[in-house]
Amino acid sequence: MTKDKGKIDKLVEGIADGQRRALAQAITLIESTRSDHREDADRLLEQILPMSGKSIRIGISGVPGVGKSTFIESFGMHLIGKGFRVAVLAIDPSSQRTGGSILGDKTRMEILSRQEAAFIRPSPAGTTLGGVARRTREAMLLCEASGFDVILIETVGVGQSETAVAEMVDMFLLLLLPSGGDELQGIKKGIMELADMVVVNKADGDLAPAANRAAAEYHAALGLMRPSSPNWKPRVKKCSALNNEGIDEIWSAIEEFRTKLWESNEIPDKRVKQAVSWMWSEIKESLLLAFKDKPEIDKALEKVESEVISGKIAPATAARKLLNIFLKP
Ligand SMILES: Nc1nc2c(ncn2[C@@H]2O[C@H](COP(=O)(O)OP(=O)(O)OP(=O)(O)O)[C@@H](O)[C@H]2O)c(=O)[nH]1
Repeated sequence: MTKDKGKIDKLVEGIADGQRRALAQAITLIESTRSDHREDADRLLEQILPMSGKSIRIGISGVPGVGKSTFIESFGMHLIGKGFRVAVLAIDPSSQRTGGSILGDKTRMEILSRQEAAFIRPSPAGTTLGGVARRTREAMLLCEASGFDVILIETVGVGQSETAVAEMVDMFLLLLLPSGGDELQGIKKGIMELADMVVVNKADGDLAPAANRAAAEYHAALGLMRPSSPNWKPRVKKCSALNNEGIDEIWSAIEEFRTKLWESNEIPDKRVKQAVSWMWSEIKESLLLAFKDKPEIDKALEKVESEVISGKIAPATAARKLLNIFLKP
């Protein structure tokens, strides 16, 4: 039984009413690792779930310096101009190490962050990518319940966070620099395969010819890949986030994507599959936490690990040994 029924009901009311303070408080609650908070968070999520799901969920990735914040600011302002409410969330598992986060820097998206119709939330800190991703997923549901029409989930273009983002959004956008060839080789094929749209940013001034060449190369590269959807071939677009050029075309393509994939039932199907897979990630994450938290494991871990390091026992044997300790009532 939760201790704070009244408080949760108030938060739900505030969220339904579109109050950003209630939304921010709710996100802080779901980010908490305290077990009594978790109970409250679960209750809150249960109540807001029927109000969620109405937004378009877009993942945005790209290497540092590609212009993610400039793009999100320009794109977000464009959407607000069209009457939409825009929420920006982030997944940055490195925020733990650097002590900051990709959205923690106040100078990023300065104009967007001042808009009543925008909500920007930095990446939660977390020990694992799974933990960070879970809290971002839940924050996304809260933003939807609060009436945001477009949810942008930003991630740095390195490591495995793209996969985590792709697993929680309807559409994945990859921002690239106006340099083909070498860079194309440097981008992991797997990441290109996740993209529903590739956007070559900085297509302006001296960089415009290079952007054209890069766009043609990416177009050719995507043509060689098998599209993951029968109803959508990944597109290549160019833009200048700095000069607000090409942004409307990108939004039109996103709208086309949304219409096609809703009509063909692909987005609803994808969300159902994602929900089941979130459940499994949650199980894995929680089991691992419970495992590491168990005092008996804590006691045995160092010894068993050193036995693996010295080659005294096989890793699988060590794992079984520890699991037996964990499972012992
Ligand atoms: N010429 C040009 N420069 C741009 C454009 N978009 C961003 N930039 C510049 O590229 C640099 C990086 O932009 P950011 O938006 O900070 O890039 P980011 O990918 O968010 O980088 P991090 O904040 O480090 O993750 C800045 O100096 C921007 O002014 C563009 O469309 N054209």
